[in-house]
Amino acid sequence: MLQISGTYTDLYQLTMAQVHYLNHNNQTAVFDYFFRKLPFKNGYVIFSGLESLLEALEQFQFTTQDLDYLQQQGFDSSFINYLKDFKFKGAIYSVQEGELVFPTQPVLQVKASLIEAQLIETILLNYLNFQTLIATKASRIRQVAPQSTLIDFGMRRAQAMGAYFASRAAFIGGFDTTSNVKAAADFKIPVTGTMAHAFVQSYDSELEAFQSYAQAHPQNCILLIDTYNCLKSGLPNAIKVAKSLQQQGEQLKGIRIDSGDLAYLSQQCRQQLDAEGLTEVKIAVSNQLDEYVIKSLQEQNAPIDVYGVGTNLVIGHPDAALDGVYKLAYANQKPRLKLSENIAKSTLPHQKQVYRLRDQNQQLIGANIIAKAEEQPDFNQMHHPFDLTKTMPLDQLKFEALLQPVMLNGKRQQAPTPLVDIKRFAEQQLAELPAEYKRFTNPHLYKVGLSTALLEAREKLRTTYKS
Ligand SMILES: Nc1ncnc2c1ncn2[C@@H]1O[C@H](COP(=O)(O)OP(=O)(O)OP(=O)(O)O)[C@@H](O)[C@H]1O
Ligand SMILES: O=P(O)(O)OC[C@H]1O[C@H](OP(=O)(O)OP(=O)(O)O)[C@H](O)[C@@H]1O
Ligand SMILES: O=C(O)c1cccnc1
Repeated sequence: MLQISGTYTDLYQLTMAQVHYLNHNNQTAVFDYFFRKLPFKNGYVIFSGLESLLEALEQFQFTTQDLDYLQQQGFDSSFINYLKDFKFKGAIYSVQEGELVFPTQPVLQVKASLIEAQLIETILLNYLNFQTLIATKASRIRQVAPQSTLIDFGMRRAQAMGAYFASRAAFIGGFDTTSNVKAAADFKIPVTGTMAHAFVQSYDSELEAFQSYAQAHPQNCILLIDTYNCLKSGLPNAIKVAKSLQQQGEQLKGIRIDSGDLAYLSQQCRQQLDAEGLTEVKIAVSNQLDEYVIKSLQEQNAPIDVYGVGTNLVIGHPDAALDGVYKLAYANQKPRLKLSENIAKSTLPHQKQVYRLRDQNQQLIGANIIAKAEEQPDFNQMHHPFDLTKTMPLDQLKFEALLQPVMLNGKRQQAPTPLVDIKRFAEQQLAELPAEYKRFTNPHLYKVGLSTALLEAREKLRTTYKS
């Protein structure tokens, strides 16, 4: 496994940190992690990767090898000496992993010395953007196949090591199992698999291949039936094996189809299996699946029990990246702002809190408000973040603070949350989100607004910087 240490970063983090170090410019800073665009035209994003990040941050340090390398790159020896003892000792405020999050809202905040906060930027973005993207993709696939078993088959097509975290994120987003043994073992994800065409091809006959596999794995046998001809050869051979397993008191678990018209073939297979009394044998399919193909197969009433999804899941097709960014909001005792001609690209100054809005019956109203951290949560209106003419009255609402301390003084505040609990939390959050925000196409826009005090603070700073 790739060793995570101080050099798992972009060079500019180290060159900037050296300048701060030499100038004794290392007071408290606050950075926000947020994204601007919903991926996949989805109505929500599932925040993922927090536990992986916290674990990495607790271990984050510069090895002797790292320090030697930085010395060769010409870094100042007193700065290298500082890095020798570097540990992240700051605070992290975050929404829970598995929470549903929306553009503009800070999803996570880092409050630490300027150097510490800067040195963890790259690993933070690298961990959170990817897992959040993949969990969201997985969730879209889950939404179109609520009753089916979903297996992650993506390891071979993933961007190398990305497979490891893709499998974790896919599980959070709604997948049931993975074929990725390392991720399954490390994250306690149920592991499953079938067989490859090569296995079938390596025997002189398909039937012999099936029989050998069934003999070795009688309780866990899913036969790949499309190597030669699904309906003329694969299925009849699978039925023979299923019957001989029955005689031994065992049950063929399933068949897998990996090419051709998956709706037609699955219908034919189901009919023939049922006619043979093999109603318990499941039908699995794979082959360049994504949420669109699976939705179409569901609409064709294809009797498919299991979908194996690889490439399109783990590469986050077609978006490939979440645009999550890490922006400075406070440093050297002053709120900070990045100015842009495009107001949507201006950042939000100050340490902040994000509140989810509910009505008096605890129902979600489809909006979050961002406020300065020190504000009392009793807002009577919120402002559109970029259109200064738009406000929304907030009457009789309840405000639920979403950013909570998960790390203080470099120490996690809770024991690591088991992955299955994160997955369950995401499911609960989704169950609560009204259907219009989960719509497959053109979902309703979940509103994220600003408190009056935060809007005024941003506008004041914008005016100052502009002049
Ligand atoms: N009934 C169906 N409805 C919608 N999409 C389908 C259906 N059957 C298969 N697909 C999808 O269509 C895409 C292409 O399938 P196609 O049959 O052209 O390729 P293939 O089966 O791999 O070809 P080959 O038989 O040469 O291996 C795949 O993404 C597959 O999942
Ligand atoms: O299509 P994806 O969604 O990426 O799913 C993974 C694919 O990987 C395997 O094919 P591959 O040709 O690599 O191996 P095989 O010879 O075992 O079919 C499997 O049969 C799926 O078709
Ligand atoms: O177990 C399988 O069937 C499998 C695993 C990885 C990729 N495709 C299929």
